[in-house]
Amino acid sequence: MTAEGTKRPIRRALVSVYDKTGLEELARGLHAAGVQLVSTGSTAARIAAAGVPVTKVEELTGFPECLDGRVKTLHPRVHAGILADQRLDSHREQLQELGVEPFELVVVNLYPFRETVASGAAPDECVEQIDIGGPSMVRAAAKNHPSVAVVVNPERYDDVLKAVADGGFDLERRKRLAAEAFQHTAAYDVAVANWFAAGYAADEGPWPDFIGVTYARKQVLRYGENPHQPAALYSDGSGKGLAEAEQLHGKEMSFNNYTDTEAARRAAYDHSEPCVAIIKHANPCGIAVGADVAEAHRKAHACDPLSAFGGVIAVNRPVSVAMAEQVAEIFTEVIVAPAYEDGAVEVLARKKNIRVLRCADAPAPGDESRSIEGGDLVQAKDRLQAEGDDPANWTLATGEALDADGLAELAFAWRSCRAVKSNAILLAKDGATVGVGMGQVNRVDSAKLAVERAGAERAAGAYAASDAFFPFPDGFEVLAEAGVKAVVQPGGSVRDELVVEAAQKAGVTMYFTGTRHFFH
Ligand SMILES: NC(=O)c1ncn([C@@H]2O[C@H](COP(=O)(O)O)[C@@H](O)[C@H]2O)c1NC=O
Repeated sequence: MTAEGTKRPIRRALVSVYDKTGLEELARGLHAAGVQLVSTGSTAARIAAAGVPVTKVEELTGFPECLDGRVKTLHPRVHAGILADQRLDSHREQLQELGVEPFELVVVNLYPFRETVASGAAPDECVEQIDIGGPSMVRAAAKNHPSVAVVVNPERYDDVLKAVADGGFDLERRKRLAAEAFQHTAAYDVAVANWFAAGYAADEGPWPDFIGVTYARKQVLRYGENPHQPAALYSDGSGKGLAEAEQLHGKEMSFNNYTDTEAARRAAYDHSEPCVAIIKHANPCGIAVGADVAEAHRKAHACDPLSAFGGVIAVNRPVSVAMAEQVAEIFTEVIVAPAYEDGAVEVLARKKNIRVLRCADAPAPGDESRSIEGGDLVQAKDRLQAEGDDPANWTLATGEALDADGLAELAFAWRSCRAVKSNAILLAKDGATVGVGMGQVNRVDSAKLAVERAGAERAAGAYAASDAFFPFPDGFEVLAEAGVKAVVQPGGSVRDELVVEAAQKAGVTMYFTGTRHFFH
């Protein structure tokens, strides 16, 4: 047998769990297999109540559990029994001299620190839920995996019982259990450290001096952005967001599907009315609002049907059967929505490959980060909630003030423009984008692209938005020549005067928001 295959029979187990799920069955199974059980306070009480013989840890240590449970297992008789390397004669001899018996199995799960914080409990209560003895035992057992198997997850209890009946876990399995155990304590400590740094013991300044993140692999993807790039999806364990979306139909999600779906959800949820956003390569080729999602989809698709081929669609409302019928006619990579009305998934599923995702929650507020080599950039999410995002706070820079309907059109253009990669110029009409100029390295080219995509007829009388100010009049002039009715832009350029003068000359209404929405 190879070293990896060496099994360690389990004769004695230490069990100390906060989450008592499956405990009785585990205890009975271990006892039936001849394993002696040692356990702490209420864990021991539950085991005894199940009719299984158990030694209380205080009988082992000769020291009472004390200080409201702060000290139970923190004792050399416990830790020597976990940490002795059974491969070494010297360790086995020392245990004999000390009269300490080794453990071959340690089953522990920890106090619910995260859940206590999430419940809004007072700081003292949260501090009390920082487990000390549990992580010590888990880390000790995980370190000593050549001799000890450590289990931190009740879902593993069935494996434990099988292993016990089968002569114990082999080394490879004990290593995997140890890896899982260190992940468990690492995530636990990160939660504690974040709570201290971000609030309870925050230093001065708007950002914490420490941000810990832990992710668990959710899925190995076929490949990354390109086929030669291996890739995987990790989730943060919150159970929320796109990473945890439920796939109802279709092929496996790809790396690019995820990034486009993220962009599509970001765009669709920028509007409070029923909204559909169609994304290709992280940019919108159509965003529209409507009386219902089917109407919004028709309008969004009409923006640029050529580009919408193979697009990713996000909806901010449940998908109706009517909308599903429309989508089923068009080659679509992904559709994501908070829900699907009865029959809608079946209609979509007529296309074998379309990926149908349900993601109940809207994109969460809060912070976002982007990794750079050697670090991470962190910022508050751009959420269209600045003062300048409300048309009531806009400044009329020149031209005739728009009536309520016109202002609503311009506000739609402004909100939609945020979803376009900079430099962004967006033309809209009737609550739908009609021409999008995205990702250009100067604003003139973005304006040209938006006008060209709209075509002369749709550009005339359209409402235009620019994600940042016009540094010169030239970009604006492209829009004016196409006959746009009104333009909204942040303003703030040193040459604002020249831009406003050009708008005045062209008879185009111009509003300043005072707020910028770069998106890179
Ligand atoms: N302090 C200690 O010595 C100690 N030893 C084990 N624990 C924890 O006590 C819990 C089990 O306690 P009980 O069996 O009383 O329900 C487990 O979550 C375990 O991680 C401890 N508690 C906290 O630190």
